[in-house]
Amino acid sequence: MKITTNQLAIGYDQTKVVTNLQFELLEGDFIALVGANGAGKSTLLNSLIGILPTVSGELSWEFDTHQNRNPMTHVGFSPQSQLMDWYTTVYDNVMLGPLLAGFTKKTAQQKSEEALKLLDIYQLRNNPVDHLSGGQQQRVQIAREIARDPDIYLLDEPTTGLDVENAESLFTFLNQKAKEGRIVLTSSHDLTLLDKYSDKILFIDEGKQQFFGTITDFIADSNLNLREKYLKEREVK
Ligand SMILES: Nc1ncnc2c1ncn2[C@@H]1O[C@H](COP(=O)(O)OP(=O)(O)OP(=O)(O)O)[C@@H](O)[C@H]1O
Repeated sequence: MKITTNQLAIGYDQTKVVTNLQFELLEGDFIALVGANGAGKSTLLNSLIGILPTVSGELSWEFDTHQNRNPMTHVGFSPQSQLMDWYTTVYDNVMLGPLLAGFTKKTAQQKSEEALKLLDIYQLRNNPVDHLSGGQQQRVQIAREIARDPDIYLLDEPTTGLDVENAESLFTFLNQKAKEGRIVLTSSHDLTLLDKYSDKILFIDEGKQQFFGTITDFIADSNLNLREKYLKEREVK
C-alpha cells in the first residue's frame, strides 16, 4: 500500500493553494503534516481522500490486491470539524466505523470498546453525542476511525481539545500502528508531540511543499530559513 504524488497541485475552483507536492507515503511511515494557519494542511488531507478534486498533477493510491475490501474501508479519516450522527450515542457513533468497514457485529463491538477505552470515553458511551463538549466529540470521531482498524490514518488536528495525557496516549498508539506497517499522516500544531512520535515531516509553506523527508534530515538541512520558519511555527502553537 502506498500513496504517491507527482507535481500535485491542490486548491479550490482552479485556485491553487499548494503546488509542487512530491511525496510518497509508505507502510511504516508516521508523517507530521506541518505548516502555519492557512498553509493548506486541511486542503491537502481533503484532496488525498478525494473530498476535493485535485487541481493538477498526479495522485495515486496503491492497495494490495489480495485484500478484497473496498479500498476506502482501509482509510481512517478524521476531519477538523466533527462529522457524526448527531441523533445517537457515543457508542453507536463509534460502532459505525467498524460496521461500515465490513466487520461483523461482534468484532465491531470489540474494536469499538477498545477504541473508547483508548480515547478515555468508555464511561460516556451511552451519552448522546450532541450533549458532549467539543473535545469529547473530537475523541468520539477519532475512536470511530481507530475502531475501523485502518491501514492508513489521515488525521486533521486530532489533538485539538485533547488534554496532554489523552494526546500522548493517542500518539503512542499511532506510533505503534506505524511500526506495525500502517501509514499515519497527521496535521497538528503541537510540534513537540510530532517531534516525539513521528519520523517524517511534510512541511508546506508559501503555497509550496518546502520539505519532505525524515526529521533527522530536516534538522540537518542546511536551509536555515526553512528551519527558522518551522521553529517560529512551534512558538505560535
Ligand atoms: N472552501 C474553500 N474555498 C476557497 N478557499 C478555501 C476554502 N477552504 C479553505 N480555503 C483557503 O485555502 C487555504 C488553506 O486553508 P486550509 O484550511 O487548508 O489551511 P490549514 O493549513 O489547514 O490551516 P489551519 O492550520 O488554520 O487549520 C486558506 O487560504 C483558506 O482560506
